[in-house]
Parts: sequence; structure tokens; C-alpha cells
Amino acid sequence: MSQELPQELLSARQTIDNLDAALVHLLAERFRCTKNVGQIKAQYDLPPSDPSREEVQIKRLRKLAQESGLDPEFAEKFLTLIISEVIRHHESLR
Ligand SMILES: C=C(O[C@@H]1C=C(C(=O)O)C=C[C@H]1O)C(=O)O
Repeated sequence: MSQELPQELLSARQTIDNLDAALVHLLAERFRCTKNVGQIKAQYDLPPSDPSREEVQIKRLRKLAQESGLDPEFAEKFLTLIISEVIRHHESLR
């Protein structure tokens, strides 16, 4: 039995699709930038990871999440996932 979906649901989904596209574009730009950082680190023989910088970023992101109504635990997990992928890329550039 097929039923037409309410317009407000379709409209909300359109917004979700636009936001997902923006997220992909933002992530692509971030990885483009961190690739450059990885090349600089390899050139200057700097280590792929920088735990003290990560600590500052996580603290900052948790605060931003809190202020904008996003779960800080989720924000930390998300950033940690991205950073671990970046470090993997940096290791491969050495
Ligand atoms: C991008 C860097 O390299 C690593 C990745 C980070 C990131 O993705 O934000 C942060 C710190 C480093 O562990 C950096 O040192 O700035």
C-alpha cells in the first residue's frame, strides 16, 4: 500500500540532503588542507601526530558542541575519527 509522504517530511529531507552535501564538501576541504600539512611535516621531518594540538582541538570542539546543542561526546568521537584518518595519511607520506 503506497501512501504519499507529507510535504513537510520531504522538505526536511531536502534540507538534510543539502546539509550532507555541505558536510562532504567541508570534509573534502579539510582533508585537502591536512594533506598539505602532512607534506610540510614530511619535509621538516616532524611527527605525523601532535597530541598536544589534538587536546586543544578536542577541548575547543567540545565547548562549541555544548554551546550549539550538539552532544560533546559525539563531537569528540567524530573529531577523533577524522584525526586518526589524517594521521594515517601523514604516516603514508613519510
Ligand atoms: C593536521 C595536523 O596533524 C594531525 C592531525 C590533526 C587534525 O586532523 O586536526 C591534528 C593534529 C595532528 O595529530 C596538525 O598537526 O596540525
